[in-house]
Amino acid sequence: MRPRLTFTSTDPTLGNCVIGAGTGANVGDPDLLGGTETNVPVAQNDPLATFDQRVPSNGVVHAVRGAVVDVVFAEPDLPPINSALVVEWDRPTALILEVHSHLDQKTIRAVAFQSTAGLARGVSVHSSGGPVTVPVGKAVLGRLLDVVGNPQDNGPALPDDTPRRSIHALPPLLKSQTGATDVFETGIKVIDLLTPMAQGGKAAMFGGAGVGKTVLVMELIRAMVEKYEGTSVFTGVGERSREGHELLTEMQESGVLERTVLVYGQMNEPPGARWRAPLTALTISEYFRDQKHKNVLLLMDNVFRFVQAGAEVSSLLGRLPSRVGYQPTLATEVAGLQERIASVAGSAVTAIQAVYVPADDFTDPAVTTISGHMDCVIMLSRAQAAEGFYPAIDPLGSSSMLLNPLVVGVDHYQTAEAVRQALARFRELSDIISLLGVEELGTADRLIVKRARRLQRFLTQPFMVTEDFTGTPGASVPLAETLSGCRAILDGEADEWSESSLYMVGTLADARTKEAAASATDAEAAA
Ligand SMILES: Nc1ncnc2c1ncn2[C@@H]1O[C@H](COP(=O)(O)OP(=O)(O)OP(=O)(O)O)[C@@H](O)[C@H]1O
Repeated sequence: MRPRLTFTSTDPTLGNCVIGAGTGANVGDPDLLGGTETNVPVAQNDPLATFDQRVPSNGVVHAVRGAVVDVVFAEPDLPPINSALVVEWDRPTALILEVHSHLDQKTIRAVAFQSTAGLARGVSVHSSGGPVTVPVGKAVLGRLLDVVGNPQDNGPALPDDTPRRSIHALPPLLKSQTGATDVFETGIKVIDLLTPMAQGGKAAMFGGAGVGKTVLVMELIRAMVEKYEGTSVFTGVGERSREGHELLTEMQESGVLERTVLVYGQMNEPPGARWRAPLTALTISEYFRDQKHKNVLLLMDNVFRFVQAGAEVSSLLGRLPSRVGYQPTLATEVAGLQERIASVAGSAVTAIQAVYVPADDFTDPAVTTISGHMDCVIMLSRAQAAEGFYPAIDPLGSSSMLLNPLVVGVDHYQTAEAVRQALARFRELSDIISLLGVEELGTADRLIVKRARRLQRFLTQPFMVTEDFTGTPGASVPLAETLSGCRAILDGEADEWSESSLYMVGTLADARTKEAAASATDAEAAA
């Protein structure tokens, strides 16, 4: 067995934080995992195999530049890249650094995971002898953790025997990965119809500021976490703390918190925390996938902030920026995260991610790099949000690999294609309509416009998470109802209904009731 290194901190407050000898090599090793978990081989290589063989060394802080700290060691045996260092200061909070470059024979440059305010030159630093590790296992269920796994929910400390895992690991071997083909019904009409999501797949919501990414992710959480019989891991990256607390409270109220782990690296935290929080969440997900053989639902809001934190760290580390000012390692960093989100035989990791699109520019390098990894790309459009068509999903810009007759069936595929064609033709004609008016169109085009406008409205939907401020009760619609509703509209059943009857309703039957009520009111008014 590999020798086990224990690091004793002089700081009693460090209790439950990162330090430790756990590495990717320890995966599946019951001794190093605390001896309580099943020893099941996992499909992971070990990039850090030699980590825990090294003797921890001492150093002193040489320079502090925001989140980047240079440390000088007495002996040239420097801690390896990605090692965790612990600052020995007399503060109540621990300060963990991660080694990113060796500047010379005695100096390393590291990124801080917590605020470096108050840190001065000459403060002692201790190498932990291993990478940053985070607690995993049953004890973290129902808890809100920070980037290094410290509980942030005012709850009790995690038990001492909580297993830990390195935040760095390679994705499962290609041969052990499984594809995603099982459709996951969300109850959101436009998603189920045009961009079906897969169990074990990766889906992302792309949109500029304020077009409804967070609302959509929250609705999906609500729709899926309750149905999902696995574990859910939510990561808040660089978003508002208020949103994080709202989610925590909502999960507590709906009783799903005990199956959920929340990991936050929010916008008030240093770039190191925002950059590594997704890896912490991923590590916890991998544990449930590999050791407990559970299906995992991994939710991230917002992956763009992970890229942005990487860019901040990169410039502080002194690297030259690349395209549009992003870090030169953009593609590697995104791939390092996304490739680890993988399903293996028997355990699926389903990922749903929100991605901010800076200045609504969908050609932004961060956006294009992230979208390349997705099975299902949901684009949110500002034009739709401006018209009040929520969820503001662009039906023509969004796509899913699952929308294939072999996966969803011929019926679903044909209905989706017919809806897309009607909406595409309507978009083509919209310039003519605004210049000349709809009356100038031919009979066939006028009919298409009529039905497309009704479809557009039918694909809006009241959400349960927006009930409080819209006053409309939320609706979840089964896929069969969505398909039959769209087919009926395409066949002309709603041609004579008022458009508003189809706006913000659930099923077509609800729209019919709304239409009947509106007609009755009109008749009453006329009388
Ligand atoms: N489905 C919806 N129904 C009604 N209103 C909505 C819906 N989705 C979004 N909105 C409105 O848009 C606002 C912004 O939504 P949200 O916070 O989800 O946007 P965002 O894209 O996450 O923004 P940011 O990038 O600033 O985080 C909401 O406060 C709400 O008023």
